[in-house]
Amino acid sequence: MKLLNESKTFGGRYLQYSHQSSTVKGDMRFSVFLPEAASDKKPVPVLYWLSGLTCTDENFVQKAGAFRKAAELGIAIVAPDTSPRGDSVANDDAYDLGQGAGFYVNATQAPWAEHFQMYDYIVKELPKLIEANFPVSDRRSIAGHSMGGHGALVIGLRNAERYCSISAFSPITNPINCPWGQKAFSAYLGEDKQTWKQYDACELLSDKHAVLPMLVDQGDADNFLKEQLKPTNLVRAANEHGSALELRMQPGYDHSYYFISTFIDQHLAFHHKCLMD
Ligand SMILES: N[C@@H](CCC(=O)N[C@@H](CS)C(=O)NCC(=O)O)C(=O)O
Repeated sequence: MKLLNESKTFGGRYLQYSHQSSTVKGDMRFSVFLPEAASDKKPVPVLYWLSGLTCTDENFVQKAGAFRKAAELGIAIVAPDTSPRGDSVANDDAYDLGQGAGFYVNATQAPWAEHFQMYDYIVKELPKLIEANFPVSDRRSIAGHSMGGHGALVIGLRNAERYCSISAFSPITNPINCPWGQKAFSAYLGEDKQTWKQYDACELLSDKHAVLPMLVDQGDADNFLKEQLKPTNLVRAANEHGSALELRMQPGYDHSYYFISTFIDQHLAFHHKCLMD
């Protein structure tokens, strides 16, 4: 691991690293917040944050204003990049495909399959690296925004034994039924739609009876709400099986980090409760 940046903040530390990932076969960046309380004798629980389209590991750490509350609660935060990057990594001119738009899936189609293995990177490689190198415990929760909200829901639902709770802001809840998801899944997974379902939160929820506590915040002034995000589909799927989903429609809020920063403390408190149970 190579340390790229380090700053003291709220008594703890902000750190940014790059490392050679065997899963995506290339360099990956991630940001970490470690509260002052974290030590080898007293490892702290971790919240993984997955960002949305066009983001790097830096959008959340610079814009969400999460560190004051995380410091107070004694929670570490890990924010990975949203895809592999570099000249030798496949890309597309559009903002919603390729670099910055990994969709947290394991691609099976050329030219994406070689590097775009973000599902395995987030579920397997990154937590192992974090737990081996930082004073954190194996109590994990997962959260994200938009494409990253989709990632958090899918990864949490498919790996309930590995996480304590899931939360999302403005998640793409039903990617197999929206333009962003259909475009990305066609490219990364191919045209057999059966293979898409393992990466669709609504499909996964319909399939499961007992899942983790889930908190979702959605602004009703979000431009992407009706065409791309479809939170009512998630509520319907959760209700079918009595899953523990709380969806909060937030009047007047849009899709931006102004919305996220307004409610991030509440998400941290929600995760803290589950992480400490
Ligand atoms: N603004 C973009 C859409 C991408 C977008 O809104 N990205 C969200 C995640 S889906 C984001 O967090 N952007 C970065 C930021 O606000 O810092 C466009 O329509 O071209």
